[in-house]
Order: sequence, then structure tokens, then C-alpha cells
Amino acid sequence: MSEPFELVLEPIVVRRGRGSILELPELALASGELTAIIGPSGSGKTTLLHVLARILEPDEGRVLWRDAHGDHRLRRRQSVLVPQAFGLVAALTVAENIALALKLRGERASDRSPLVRDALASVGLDGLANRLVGELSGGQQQRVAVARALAVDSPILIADEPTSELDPDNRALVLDLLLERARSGPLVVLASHDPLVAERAHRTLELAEGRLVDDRWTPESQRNGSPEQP
Ligand SMILES: Nc1ncnc2c1ncn2[C@@H]1O[C@H](COP(=O)(O)OP(=O)(O)OP(=O)(O)O)[C@@H](O)[C@H]1O
Repeated sequence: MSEPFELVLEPIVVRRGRGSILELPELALASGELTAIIGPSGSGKTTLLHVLARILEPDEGRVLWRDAHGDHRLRRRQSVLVPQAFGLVAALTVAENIALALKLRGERASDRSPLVRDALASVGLDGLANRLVGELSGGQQQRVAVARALAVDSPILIADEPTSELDPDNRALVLDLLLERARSGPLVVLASHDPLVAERAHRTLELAEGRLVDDRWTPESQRNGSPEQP
């Protein structure tokens, strides 16, 4: 397991037009945890994920990596993102999409690499490795996008609505995989409308109109789906 760290958001402001679409107090998200970001449509979840992934530079505040050696500016490629629209290449096969992501990170990979096959097997798609992504259903594409993020060895995994297209069994499977990834050391941050995600996350940040309205930790017993102990 890598050294623990925190992803620290200084007080953040993102302005669009005359107002701000995101305005948050300082927040520190811990590695080894899965944090869920919830809130109604338009509340700022995707904007926050893009700030965390350093795709979007806020108008005020920075995103820092804090470890035992102090605060450092988060580097752009320290995180991997599962975008809301998946971001897959439709004209490539499932396995080629995953291999491409690995190559873009400087790793040697091909569509036959064990890492690629293992990632696909973990989401139950090993049988579709050689199919073109454009021929898959929305739910299958979403699982490919999750498998691609899991294949990349990144300390921060960020996913925008990663269970939105999935049936109940696959929602639970994907959530189990993301929780397992968090428990093994990385920080996992998900934006979601899925009640199961908020139930099982270690921590839930709730947004409304671009502001933080709740910040809560889920008791361990509830997280595992068992009734809370008295
Ligand atoms: N480039 C932009 N210019 C102006 N307004 C924007 C821009 N991007 C986002 N917004 C506004 O910011 C607000 C937050 O958008 P965001 O996509 O972060 O919401 P969300 O919570 O992820 O919504 P959903 O659940 O529908 O995906 C919305 O009101 C949106 O219209």
C-alpha cells in the first residue's frame, strides 16, 4: 500500500457569468476512503470532480496533495477520471480502449496484456474484449470505462455517475470494486444519484446549488449492508 495522503481543496470558487457555480469551504479527502458526492442535477457535482481531477482550474483556491512531507500542488496526471459520457473510442475494441489508456500513461500494454484482461474480467466483460465499443450497450460501455480506470494504477480514482446505466447486480459489482480499490490505498471519489453509493461510501458530501450542505461519515455497520449496532 502506498503512503497515506490527503487531497486538500483550499476554499474553492468557480465563477460562470455573474455568479459562482461552485463555492466550497476547505475540504480534505483521505486516501483509503471512498467519498460520494451527491446532490440534485445541476448542484455542481461534475464541476467539483473536474476541479479535483485538475481538468478545470477554479477561479479561487487550489487542489493540494498533502502527505507526511507537506503540501504539494496536485499534478494533473495523478488522478484517473471515469467521465459521465465514458470517453471511450467507439472505433476501437474494448481491450484496445483499455490498452490505449495504459499506453497514454507511459505503460507498455497491448490488448492482450494480462492487466487489460484482468480488468475486463473484474467487471464481467472478458468475453467482449474483442468487440468494438460502438457495438456495446450503454451499460456495457460504462463497465468498460470503469475497467479502464481500474486498470490504471492511480492514487486517485474519480468517477462521474459510474453506475447510472447499470442493472442492480452490476451496480453492486462496480461499487464493490471501487470500495475494494479505496480500501487498498487510493482515494476514490464518485458523483452519484444512486442511493446505494451514498449508503456504502465512507463519507458523503452533499451539494445544493454549488454549496456544501452536508458532510457525513457512514457507520461501518451500515456500509457493509448490515443493521447498525446499538
Ligand atoms: N461552462 C458552463 N457555463 C455556465 N454554467 C455552467 C457551465 N458548466 C456548468 N454550469 C452550470 O453549473 C451548474 C453545475 O453543473 P454540474 O454539471 O456541475 O452539475 P451536476 O450536479 O453534475 O449535474 P448532473 O447531476 O445533472 O450531472 C449547473 O447549473 C450548470 O448549468
